[in-house]
Order: sequence, then structure tokens, then C-alpha cells
Amino acid sequence: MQTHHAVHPEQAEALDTAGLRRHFLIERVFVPGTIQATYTHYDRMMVLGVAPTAEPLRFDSELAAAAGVEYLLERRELAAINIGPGEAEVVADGEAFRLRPDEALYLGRGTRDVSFASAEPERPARLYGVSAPAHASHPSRKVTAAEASPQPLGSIETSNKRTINKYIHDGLLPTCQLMMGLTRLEDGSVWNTMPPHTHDRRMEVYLYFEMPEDRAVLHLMGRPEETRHIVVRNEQAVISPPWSIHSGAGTGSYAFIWAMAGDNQSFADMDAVPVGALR
Ligand SMILES: O=C[C@H](O)[C@@H](O)CC(=O)C(=O)O
Ligand SMILES: [Zn+2]
Repeated sequence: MQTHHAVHPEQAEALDTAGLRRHFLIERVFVPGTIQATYTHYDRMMVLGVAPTAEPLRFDSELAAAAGVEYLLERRELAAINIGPGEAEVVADGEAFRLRPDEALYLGRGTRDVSFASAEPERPARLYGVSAPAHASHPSRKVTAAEASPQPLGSIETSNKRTINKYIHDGLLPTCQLMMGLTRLEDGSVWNTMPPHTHDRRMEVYLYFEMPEDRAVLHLMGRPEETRHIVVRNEQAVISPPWSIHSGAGTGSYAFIWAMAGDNQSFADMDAVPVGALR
């Protein structure tokens, strides 16, 4: 398990490229046949890359130990989206969920025994998950792509034509903290979240994916008046501290999964930053 501590903006502004990458980039989210875990001290959000091959995978005791409990979800909730290519079979306390690519799963606090399998090991599933502390137990459930109410956003003129899908949010199902969605850019569109925003009340993590190996996203972070960039490649995640913008331009199109935890669950609670205010 990797640990990422919380960084003050004054420290971040003094970092070089390697330092920014060490603190904010999760370089290897998926390793076939394993569960990769990153513990962040931003709202204690955990980032999980679950990549079952022939054998089902379970959370090991190291993860529960990191949270100081007997089993990982004893005092936590979890949300995950299957990024494919194959279907996933998740069994949570005896309840089976089959997830096609672009389907999500929410597991409530108190879910003790969870196993993740690929329905066809030669076409494995990969589940990208986030977990945050939870004060109450809400029902576990699957969320389909249609339920995520795809919403078109942006335009060709501003190179940001994309569809935002909201999978985990309070309009659809109750969670304690977690919000999660998937935004997919159209061919030829490269910008996400420009004009950018901050939301000091919630941290956010982006997983960039659906990119060929030679593609990159120049992810923008930092206080609006002190921006920096991190070059992010396929299936890498980047942590956005509460004081930071989180935006990016790709050398081609891509998709990204955004996930948040913190003080409120109102998607519209953002502090917009006009382009003219960026430095
Ligand atoms: O706080 C919300 C997030 O930053 C994302 O939802 C932004 C996003 O999906 C997009 O602009 O496409
Ligand atoms: Zn945001």
C-alpha cells in the first residue's frame, strides 16, 4: 500500500517535476492479478485498482490494519466502476453483482466479505475503486450506465465536447461521502474542466484512461494563481488537493473517472475560476 500525505500549497509550489509526481500522481493503479491500494490523507480517501485474472481477489488484512479495523469496510464505504474490457463478478456478503464495463457498484459500511472476479479471465475486468470513512450504513447497489444519466457538455469550438455520467451521487443513491462519475471526451476534443474550479470542501481524484500508450494528458493543478502541470499517461490517477484546480488537455481524447469525498455532496458546489485569473 502506498501512502500520500497532505501537502500545503506553499510546499507544492516549491516542488520540482519529480516531487509533484511523487506527491500527487498514482503511477500504477492496476497490476493484473492484484488489488493495488493507495491511502491518501486527503479526507482519508483510498484509491483501489482491482484487477482479477484467474482467481478472485479479496482485500487483505494490510488494508484493514491501515484503517485500524478488522475488515476494510467496517467503518468505510466503497464505490467502483468497471473499466473492462470484460465483465466483473463481485460477491458482497453473499449478494452477487455482475458488472459490465461502464457499470458501477456501491458497497455500504459494514460489508464484511467481498470478492472480485473476472467473468472471463481471458477478457479480464478492472474495477477502479475509491473508499472513504462512513458514519452510517447505506444499501449496497449496482448502478448501470443508463442510470448515470449521461449529460452532454462542452463544444467542438472549445475542444471539450464530452459526456459526463454521474454514477454515485445523492440524487440517485445515498452515500456518506462518496461521489463518483465518468466523463468521456469525443474524438478531437482534448480539454476537461476548463474553465477550471476548486472546491476546498472536497478533495478529488481523477483516473485518466482509454488512451493509447503514446498519448498523455497534461493535467493542470495548483492554486489558480500558481499552476503546475503533471504529465499523466493511460490508467494513471492524480490526486487533487482541496486548494487545487484539476483540469487537463490531452494529446488526443480520453476518458476519466472523477471521485470526491469531503464536507458536502453537492456537485454544483464549485468555486469557478475564470480563465483570465489563471497564472
Ligand atoms: O467536481 C467535479 C469534477 O471536477 C468533474 O466532474 C469535472 C468533469 O467531469 C468535467 O468537467 O468533465
Ligand atoms: Zn472538481
